[in-house]
Amino acid sequence: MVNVIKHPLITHKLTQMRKAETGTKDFRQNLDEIAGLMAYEITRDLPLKPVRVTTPVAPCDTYELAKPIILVPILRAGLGMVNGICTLIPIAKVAHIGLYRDEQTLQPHTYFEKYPKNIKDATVIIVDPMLATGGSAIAAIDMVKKQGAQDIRLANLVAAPEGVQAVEEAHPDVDIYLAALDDHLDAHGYIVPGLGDCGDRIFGTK
Ligand SMILES: O=P(O)(O)OC[C@H]1O[C@H](OP(=O)(O)OP(=O)(O)O)[C@H](O)[C@@H]1O
Ligand SMILES: O=c1cc[nH]c(=O)[nH]1
Ligand SMILES: [Mg+2]
Repeated sequence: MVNVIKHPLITHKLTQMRKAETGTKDFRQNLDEIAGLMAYEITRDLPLKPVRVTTPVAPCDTYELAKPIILVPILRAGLGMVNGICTLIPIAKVAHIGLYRDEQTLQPHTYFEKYPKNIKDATVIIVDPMLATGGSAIAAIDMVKKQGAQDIRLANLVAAPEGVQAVEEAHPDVDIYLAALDDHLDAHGYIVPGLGDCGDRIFGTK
């Protein structure tokens, strides 16, 4: 399932990010805010379990989250979505997957991975602002599945149709959440119109 999250605040903030003249500070802040807004939708159907608590007045039969939540940012750019989501889900644990895309071959290369213990029982949310060819997302999903993850969601800010199709073919069990589905990839594997190199714009490295 692909879910393009439509919300005027998300659209407005993404427009600021797309502008070539937007600097590091505003780019980062808008990404942080959009990630928080997306988290609301990504978690809409999380399972709950019944619990009995005692309020200052009386016992109360209510619900709390049934499963742990593990956020998995794909380094580097995925780090830009962590704070916004953790503000909404402070109990989330955070795994890290280090991947970079070779600029010539567009193939992903792994350089780091670190996971919390309970990944098998958790809802795993992989985050990366850009879904271009889909190579990085497919590799990250392969990696968390190898760790035993079963309930996996993928959250991207901007995607190309080519990347969405590749992820859907490789991992049909993974739901994809987007803020925007753009037009196509250019010859260098950049999303058009996209927003440029997200990692470099977040961290000011170009
Ligand atoms: O769908 P794909 O074709 O794999 O491309 C998308 C990947 O490329 C970018 O990362 P990059 O390799 O530039 O690393 P960075 O985040 O460290 O800048 C982006 O953040 C994704 O991880
Ligand atoms: O458009 C793109 C494609 C891959 N990575 C980016 O940061 N931007
Ligand atoms: Mg980059």
